[in-house]
Amino acid sequence: MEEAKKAAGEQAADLVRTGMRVGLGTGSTTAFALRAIGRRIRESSLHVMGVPTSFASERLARECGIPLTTLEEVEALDLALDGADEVSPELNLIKGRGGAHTREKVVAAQAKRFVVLTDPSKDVKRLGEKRVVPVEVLPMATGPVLRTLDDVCTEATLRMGKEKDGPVVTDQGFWIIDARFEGGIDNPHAIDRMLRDLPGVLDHGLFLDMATDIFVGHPDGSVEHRQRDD
Ligand SMILES: O=C(CO)[C@H](O)[C@H](O)COP(=O)(O)O
Repeated sequence: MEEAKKAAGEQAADLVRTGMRVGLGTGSTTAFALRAIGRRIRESSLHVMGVPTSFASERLARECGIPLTTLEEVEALDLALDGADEVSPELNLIKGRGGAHTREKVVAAQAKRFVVLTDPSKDVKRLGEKRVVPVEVLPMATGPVLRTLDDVCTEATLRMGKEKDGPVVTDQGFWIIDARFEGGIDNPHAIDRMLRDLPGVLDHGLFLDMATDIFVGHPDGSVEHRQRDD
């Protein structure tokens, strides 16, 4: 899928124009867009400011030479570019494989256009069909949140580090519970509301009614552009 990711990332980078303030997403697909923006800054005097969505995208943006700003300094973003783990036919998403979904949601919510870069492996009929919904939680609230999730999803597990003992710690110092919904989620809006109302939950990986555009890269290098109707 590398060619597909590259095609989606590079085509989405072409949306960036001089003067724009751009949300810089996290993940391997968005990395192609960040590198392409960096090349245009070096080679064709593109002037942009980026707002990163994670320590990872901040580091990559610096490496690519993209000047950075914050949501304190700019009122709105012209564009946010980001990846996704699942995309439904309604253009709703699951994000957060990389644990960056909370900042990603804050940044996307400030953007006039939220452009999501994917490949065909991310398409699902129902959200939750293939991937878990990450729920970012205050460490001391992990027990109660796990017990509540046990009643509403198939399986809820605390995400553990790979080359680190203990739980994955997010950029905010929180932990992540991965909620699996076998067969997909019947009513994503109800799950969204329920998760947002749980004490100790910072945010979760369901991105509903947010994406304005999806760029789906294909392995032959072509890119399919889907747009929200309303
Ligand atoms: O939500 C994310 C990180 O929290 C990523 O955008 C999502 O996981 C897609 O990543 P990739 O492009 O590497 O498949």
